[in-house]
Amino acid sequence: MSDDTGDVIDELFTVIEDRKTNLPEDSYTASLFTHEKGENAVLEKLGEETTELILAAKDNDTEELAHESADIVYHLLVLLSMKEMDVDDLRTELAKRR
Ligand SMILES: N=c1c2ncn([C@@H]3O[C@H](COP(=O)(O)OP(=O)(O)OP(=O)(O)O)[C@@H](O)[C@H]3O)c2ncn1[C@@H]1O[C@H](COP(=O)(O)O)[C@@H](O)[C@H]1O
Repeated sequence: MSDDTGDVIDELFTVIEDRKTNLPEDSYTASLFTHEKGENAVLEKLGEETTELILAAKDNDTEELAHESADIVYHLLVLLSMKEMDVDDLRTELAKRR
């Protein structure tokens, strides 16, 4: 893993938490926290991105697979933040399965 990608998930989660607190007008993340559909906005995105991920996998399109995986991880982190959870909750659950 290269140095500039090592902490990218922690950094992303910190940015998401910042957007949740400060709600800048030009932020897509903030728009998910204030969406009129509530949490359904991010849940719908996760559904859409998962379908796109499956199509990329079936096409053996690894570039698209990485793109859709990143979309899913981003929206998953937004969902965890919405539920007042932390990225460490995900780490803890994964570690329990070792
Ligand atoms: N990682 C992401 C990220 N991944 C996906 N998205 C957005 O999620 C949306 C995906 O919805 P769509 O699938 O409808 O969009 P799309 O581009 O047509 O989708 P694809 O075809 O690309 O799959 C797009 O608007 C993307 O911009 C993201 N928006 C923000 N981030 C991160 O969040 C940070 C803060 O962003 P803002 O909140 O916008 O300041 C950014 O610096 C990024 O690090």
